[in-house]
Amino acid sequence: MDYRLELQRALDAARPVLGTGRVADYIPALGAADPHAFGLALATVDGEVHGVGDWETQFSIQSISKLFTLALALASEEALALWHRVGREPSGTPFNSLIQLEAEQGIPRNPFINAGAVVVTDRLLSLTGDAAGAVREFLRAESGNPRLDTDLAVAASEAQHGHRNAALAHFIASYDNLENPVEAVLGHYYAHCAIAASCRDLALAGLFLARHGLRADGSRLLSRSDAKRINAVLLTCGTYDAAGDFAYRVGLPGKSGVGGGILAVVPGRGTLCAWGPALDRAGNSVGAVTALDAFTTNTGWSVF
Ligand SMILES: NC(=O)CC[C@H](N)C(=O)O
Repeated sequence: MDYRLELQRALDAARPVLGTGRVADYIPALGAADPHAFGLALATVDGEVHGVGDWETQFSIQSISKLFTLALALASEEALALWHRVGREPSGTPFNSLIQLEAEQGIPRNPFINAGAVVVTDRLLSLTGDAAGAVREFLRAESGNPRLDTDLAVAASEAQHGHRNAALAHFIASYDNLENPVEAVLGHYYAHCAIAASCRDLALAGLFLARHGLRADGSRLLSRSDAKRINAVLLTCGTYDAAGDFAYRVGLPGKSGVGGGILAVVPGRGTLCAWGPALDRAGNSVGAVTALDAFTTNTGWSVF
């Protein structure tokens, strides 16, 4: 396959919809992003990396970080207990919804909605002493970009306007499903969501899931089985209440974030990361979904 040509065709497919949707502004520091920006990167398990558009521009990874917190928590031998504290079913509700938490007694539906990611961040904090630092160091190592870091202005902006996440975290704590103080857990949650990275960085950092659990240096992060399981949860829950539509259109495990990025995994082959800041109503990038849809439709690179 001519990777560059296929990436260009996917960009061309996305071009007409760029700017459609809304840039997230409930975190004010994200509101300044250019709705017409767009990048797409492909990294293969054979070591090829290609990109088109703004693929080397840094953006706020937001909920894409939830994929890495889950992987790092599961990589710990103590993490078996995690699945008692968070479920793995699609929520069918928005990523920041409070409704299910009461009905399900403080056990979030899955690790990729905010409530679930708060629980996973709490676990990772207990396991490592520095949850956001663990995510940052992992991303640096896998992407080969030592400058990758948290954007402190974005983290502060989210903390300042974080009433809903604070409500979720306190609610979870009221069911004794947090091990650490709410403020500490939220601080790490905001800090890993506010990491700035490019499509290139994220495509490289996600390759361990395409390599069935192996890191860039050849060491094993996850068992083959756990890598399969994370890909399964990404497919069913990674794009919130639009996961069904994403599976229908793109046919890949993927994780979106309100910064406009989507990281998708083609098991055994590689990863794709698309970015365009304007979002649909579920909080997924309109341009990124369109480009990934075109790429998998044109190339047949899907899990189906
Ligand atoms: N869907 C997202 O990307 C949401 C992440 C964001 N940090 C929040 O907690 O609201």
